[in-house]
Amino acid sequence: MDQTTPSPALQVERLSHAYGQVTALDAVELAVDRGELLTIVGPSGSGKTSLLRILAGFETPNRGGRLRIGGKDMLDLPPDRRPVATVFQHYALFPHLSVGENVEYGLRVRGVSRPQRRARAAEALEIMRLPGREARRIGQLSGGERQRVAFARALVTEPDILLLDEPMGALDEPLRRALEAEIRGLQRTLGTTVIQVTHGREEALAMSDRLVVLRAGRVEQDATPRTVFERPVTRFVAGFMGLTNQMTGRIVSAGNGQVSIETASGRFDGQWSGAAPARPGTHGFLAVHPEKLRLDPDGACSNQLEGRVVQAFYQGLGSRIELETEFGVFIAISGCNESLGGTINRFGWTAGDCVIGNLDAT
Ligand SMILES: Nc1ncnc2c1ncn2[C@@H]1O[C@H](COP(=O)(O)OP(=O)(O)OP(=O)(O)O)[C@@H](O)[C@H]1O
Repeated sequence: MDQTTPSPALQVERLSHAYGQVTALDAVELAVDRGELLTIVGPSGSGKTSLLRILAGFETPNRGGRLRIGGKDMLDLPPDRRPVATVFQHYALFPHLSVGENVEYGLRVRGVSRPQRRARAAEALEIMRLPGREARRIGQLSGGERQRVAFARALVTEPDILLLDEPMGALDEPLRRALEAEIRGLQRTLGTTVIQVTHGREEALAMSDRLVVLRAGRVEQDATPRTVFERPVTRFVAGFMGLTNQMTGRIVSAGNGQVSIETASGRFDGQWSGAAPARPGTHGFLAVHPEKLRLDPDGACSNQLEGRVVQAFYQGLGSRIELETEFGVFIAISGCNESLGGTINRFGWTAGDCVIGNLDAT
């Protein structure tokens, strides 16, 4: 490596792990830059927690691979010798210790002197907007405050990398939003590299510099949130990002990023989103987000279909409408709240509002 180029904060190479016969991670490759906020998403069982536990040192990969942090090999080091700190969904605070003792804990095991521990814990609590709470018992704090103590306890050791495992999973919506902003602020002001796992799609899109989508232990896409949302490389990623209205067909033309697929019901146009160039004649998928369907399609909607309204749910600002089409059920979010049950509707969407990609192997 070029001596002048600083090594990435974290490098994972061909990391594989199994629990008995169950493959949890399959040749995962990952590089995270210093100061980056990377979010790992994926369905339940895709390997997110396993990956985070291996990074933290709580699990050792048993099918090979490499892990380097700041250019140094980590796999032989125990958790407390790695420059990382983890915040879990369920706080993992010591209930019998005070707030101050909880925050100081990581420094105590590292042999830091008492006055220094005190000063650094006070500083971390200040950053987490809990100044002067050292003497409180954990049981006297709200869920949001406990999670902020957990963050203070992680930050006090000045980790190079902060690992967050669903840190907001147990919090309600307003607290989530507040903590989201706090994490983003911390990451920017302290320059800490953050790697988090979350189930919240909006949270992942809003907070992250980069998203990694895991599927069955493999990295399916690794890109900016915008790219993953607007250019999902596979049908799976499209569905995971909420582009749940999908059809399949044969790719018939390709050029300038515009592609068409031929289906039993005619031709549909969209933006190419595959990782490799489009190849006419191969199988492809088209995916479009429910918000992009228009129930009164005009000339701009080169893609049009007919559907019978099977369900319509009132949602306050509009309705969620399920339309039975020859490609299965399509969902539209409509601004109108009238009852549409049983009616046949022609609906459509523009080529710019949908993506077309290679059909997954599975
Ligand atoms: N201790 C374990 N023993 C056996 N199998 C395990 C163990 N931990 C995880 N697994 C399996 O490994 C796979 C990956 O699990 P992992 O917990 O990493 O997924 P995840 O993406 O974090 O899931 P979730 O979103 O549900 O937390 C799953 O098939 C899971 O059942």
